[in-house]
Amino acid sequence: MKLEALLTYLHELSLQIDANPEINSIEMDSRVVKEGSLFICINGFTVDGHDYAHQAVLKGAAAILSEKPLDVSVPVIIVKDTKRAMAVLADVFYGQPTQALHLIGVTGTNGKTTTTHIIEKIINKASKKTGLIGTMYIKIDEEQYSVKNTTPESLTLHRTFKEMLDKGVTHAMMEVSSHALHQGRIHGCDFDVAVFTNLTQDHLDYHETMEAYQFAKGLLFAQLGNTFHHDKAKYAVLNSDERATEEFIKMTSAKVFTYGIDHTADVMAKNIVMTARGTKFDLVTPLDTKTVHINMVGKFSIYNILAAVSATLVSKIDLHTIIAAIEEMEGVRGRFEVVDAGQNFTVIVDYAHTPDSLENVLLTIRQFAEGKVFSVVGCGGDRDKTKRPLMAEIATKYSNEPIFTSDNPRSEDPMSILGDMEKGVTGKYYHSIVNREQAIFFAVANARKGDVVLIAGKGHETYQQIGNETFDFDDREIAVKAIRELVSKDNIKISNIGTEREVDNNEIL
Ligand SMILES: CC(=O)N[C@H]1[C@@H](OP(=O)(O)OP(=O)(O)OC[C@H]2O[C@@H](n3ccc(=O)[nH]c3=O)[C@H](O)[C@@H]2O)O[C@H](CO)[C@@H](O)[C@@H]1O[C@H](C)C(=O)N[C@@H](C)C(=O)N[C@H](CCC(=O)O)C(=O)O
Ligand SMILES: Nc1ncnc2c1ncn2[C@@H]1O[C@H](COP(=O)(O)OP(=O)(O)OP(=O)(O)O)[C@@H](O)[C@H]1O
Ligand SMILES: N[C@H](CCC[C@H](N)C(=O)O)C(=O)O
Ligand SMILES: [Mg+2]
Repeated sequence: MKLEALLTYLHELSLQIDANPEINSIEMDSRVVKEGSLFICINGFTVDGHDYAHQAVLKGAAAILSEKPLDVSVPVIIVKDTKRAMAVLADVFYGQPTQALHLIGVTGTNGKTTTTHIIEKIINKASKKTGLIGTMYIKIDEEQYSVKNTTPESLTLHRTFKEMLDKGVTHAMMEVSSHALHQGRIHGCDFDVAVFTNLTQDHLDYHETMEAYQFAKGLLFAQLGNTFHHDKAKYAVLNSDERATEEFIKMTSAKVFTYGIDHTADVMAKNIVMTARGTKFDLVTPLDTKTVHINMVGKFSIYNILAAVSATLVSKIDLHTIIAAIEEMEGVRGRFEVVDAGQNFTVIVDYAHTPDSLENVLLTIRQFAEGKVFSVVGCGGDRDKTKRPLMAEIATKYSNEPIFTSDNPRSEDPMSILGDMEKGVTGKYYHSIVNREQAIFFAVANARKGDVVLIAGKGHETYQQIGNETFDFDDREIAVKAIRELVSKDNIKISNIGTEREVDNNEIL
């Protein structure tokens, strides 16, 4: 595409270029610039992309999009906000792919990954090809690609949507993080359905207040557009049991469709009964009421199911197919995943890394635990510090043997993260073992028949980030190793160490 043609879509009143090169690709990272690329300079949180313009030209950039004049040998197009312009250019360069896709966005503090996977399962059951973007990967039909962010920036998004279309995908579902909403990463995404799961504390390091966090989430509904598509309605799928829903209804002009358990909604779960293999409930929908059996436990799982049922119902998938899919659904990797290596107690790996999710998971476990509940819990470094004492408090409140440990410490001192957690539990009984593998071994070694060991926080993750290094680490593998090595020996006993810290500062993580 010629530069001049591309730029017409920016609708700038005064844009001047003195050359009109062919643009073969658009890039925001100088390291991947190729011959004929348009390089977009983004002033980021860490570095300023404008400083890499020279490097981009050396690698063959045909033009630069910048927020200031640059002394380079290729045309420089100056705009007020390169990030906003990037979304426009990416959308047009890749042929406005989201207009051709049925796009479902899911936002909320917890449940996005799970809900998008349930939606994927339902839509696949309806024999349609899907694409999924989220925390675990980008998945196009059966192919998976690794990701850095839950919601990538606009350039990657539109490139991915184009690839989906090229591969025959008709329906795409994506997690939409509050960071992405706040940073405009989803500008230009033409969503058909926007889903809200819930809003509880997280990410206050970034948003600072819950009001600002809620506002960011609300942008998804505000950005559903302010026109009525007569042949294709836009839907805001909202949780009627959440307070923020009232605000989001005001923020959107789209059709509102609700789901809930406690408050009246379009889709509801009634007569909920936990069974040996999951949960049974009456699924009430505007079309029919059916008793369903799902393989997942916990009220939070029912919310995710209801959200997915609602999103697919308004996407015109028939109820029969929806029910068949949710009854087959086995759960999502690293979410309430049971690790079975032949031991006589239950081990669960779960991605709970917020106070609310930890509380939900522990409350669910307590419904079926016959013996003690062990919880191995840590908090990520370089993330919301205010959730640390809260998560520690929840772990001590709902488990018999809370074991505080490291999650991904990142650039922070693991001991100081533990210290932040411990501030929430002064005088209470807990263990602190800074090395995560040792913490898991400790829990497994001390669990007995009928007990439940929850290993929380890292779910599907197969790594641990300590400082600048990333080590292989998979809670599920470590749990299996611990079970195999320790369970039969029965030789380690818990000493009641009260509030003493069972940590060794010299330990190598
Ligand atoms: C705080 C934040 O959101 N940061 C995001 C931001 O990074 P940044 O602003 O620091 O980027 P930067 O490193 O300063 O680079 C600026 C520009 O220079 C360019 N550059 C840089 C180096 C170079 O050699 N050449 C070059 O051209 C970069 O490509 C970029 O265009 O833009 C990057 C590219 O889009 C993101 O990957 C990055 O997410 C980081 C990794 C991150 O940790 N983000 C978290 C907070 C986040 O967004 N999380 C949510 C999920 C939360 C949840 O669901 O719980 C998410 O959606 O992932
Ligand atoms: N609807 C829900 N309400 C509360 N907690 C939930 C809900 N669904 C899942 N959880 C808990 O939150 C954890 C994370 O779930 P999931 O990965 O689906 O959320 P997410 O919103 O994608 O998280 P992230 O923002 O990190 O990507 C689960 O392991 C579970 O403990
Ligand atoms: N999307 C979340 C994931 C947290 C996962 C947890 N294991 C951690 O590292 O804190 C975040 O980036 O805050
Ligand atoms: Mg997720």
